[in-house]
Amino acid sequence: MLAVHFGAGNIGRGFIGLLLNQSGYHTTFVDVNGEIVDLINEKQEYRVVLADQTKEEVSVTNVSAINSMNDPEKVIDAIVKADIVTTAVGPNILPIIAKSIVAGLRKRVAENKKDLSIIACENLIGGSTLLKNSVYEGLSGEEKGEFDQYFSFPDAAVDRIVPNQTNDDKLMVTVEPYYEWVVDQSMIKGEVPPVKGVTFVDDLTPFIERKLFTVNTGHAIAAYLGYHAGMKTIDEALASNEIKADVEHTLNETGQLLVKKYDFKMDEHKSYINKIINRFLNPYITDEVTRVGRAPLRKLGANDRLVSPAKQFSEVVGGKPTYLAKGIAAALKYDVKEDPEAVEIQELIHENGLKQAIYEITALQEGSKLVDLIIEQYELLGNRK
Ligand SMILES: NC(=O)c1ccc[n+]([C@@H]2O[C@H](COP(=O)([O-])OP(=O)(O)OC[C@H]3O[C@@H](n4cnc5c(N)ncnc54)[C@H](O)[C@@H]3O)[C@@H](O)[C@H]2O)c1
Ligand SMILES: O=P(O)(O)OC[C@@H](O)[C@@H](O)[C@H](O)[C@H](O)CO
Repeated sequence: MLAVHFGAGNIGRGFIGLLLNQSGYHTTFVDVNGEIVDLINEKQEYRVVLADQTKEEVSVTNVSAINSMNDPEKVIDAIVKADIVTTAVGPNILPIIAKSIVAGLRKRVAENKKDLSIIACENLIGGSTLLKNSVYEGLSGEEKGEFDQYFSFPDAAVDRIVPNQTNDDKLMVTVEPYYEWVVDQSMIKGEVPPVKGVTFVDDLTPFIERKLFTVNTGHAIAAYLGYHAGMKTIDEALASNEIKADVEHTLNETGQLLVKKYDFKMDEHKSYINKIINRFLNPYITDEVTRVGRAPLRKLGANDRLVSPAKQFSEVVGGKPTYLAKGIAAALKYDVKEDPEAVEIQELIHENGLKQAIYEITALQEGSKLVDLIIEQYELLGNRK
């Protein structure tokens, strides 16, 4: 079996590539990082090491890689032959890789007409659907019909903390032991791809919202408040009682929302929150606040981990989502020079004023009480230490 996986980065090698290998696939990674592509082809294997006291090491074999900048035709041919296509490139890159996916799928329709699932393993709601929309953009009506017949884009939720890697061995990835990969089975045409470790469900929404609004909301709060307090890593941020309490209060807000919306049991959800905070505290992982806080424009988007639960909190639970608003305010103050999205946010605030910038970034409407709450929290936060 052949898997084509876009993005040989942290989660690509450390999670998706590992499970694909353990399920019996040969994985062809597609990436634009020439050094990583060459190393994968040279070594044909890499190590995944668990970040716990065991430091257990697993070897991922049966791998190759294509540099999509140099060999776009090879990518197309790999898609024609693939039994599954997965991605972990970052949400903003999905429209870019859609171009080679569409070329590969067109050739597949012409040559073998075999069913195929294409699964985006990114941190966003409806990631595969977003990829599908990009793929379908340039198709004729007839092509859309053919693609609908053979190709599925099931949405997915993926959870495993894989920090930036600093190993001498450039292919080795250190990962936390915990993982969860949930795929919406109801969106799959034909056979469900046999990937060990994947949970197939009929409705992904509760799973992706629970993950994004707990793991990623909590992570974002720790990163933005940690950065604001002059800290470099997530464990350093959580060593501050004040920031830890802010994370807990925020997850209590998203928890109230999730419990009410999806009928989760409160005590089970509280255990889920505790498990996640313990994952953030894993002493075997050093995770930089600039990795976790990266791309703040995306993270402040209307459907992402901060603004979406804050809006829904007011509508579903009632009352003020004060701690989510504090996190949003801290994200608006995130001014890392090396992060183009952070720079853009600071420019928007500088040029248009805070209120207009919030409307533009979050798509919140004029008159929204949440905007007033964010501004209040922004003033309270003051200057960065
Ligand atoms: N790291 C985590 O803890 C984690 C966990 C769950 C989900 N995710 C999600 O997985 C995705 C990837 O995150 P990551 O941490 O692995 O990032 P990463 O930067 O380590 O990996 C991204 C990879 O994509 C490659 N890439 C960039 N442009 C490309 C293109 N046009 N074609 C092919 N490859 C391209 C990069 O070179 C890089 O190797 C993100 O959506 C992230 O939210 C990450
Ligand atoms: O990948 P991002 O930028 O959406 O979010 C940063 C982290 O919160 C994220 O990568 C987590 O480590 C991951 O989602 C854990 O499953």
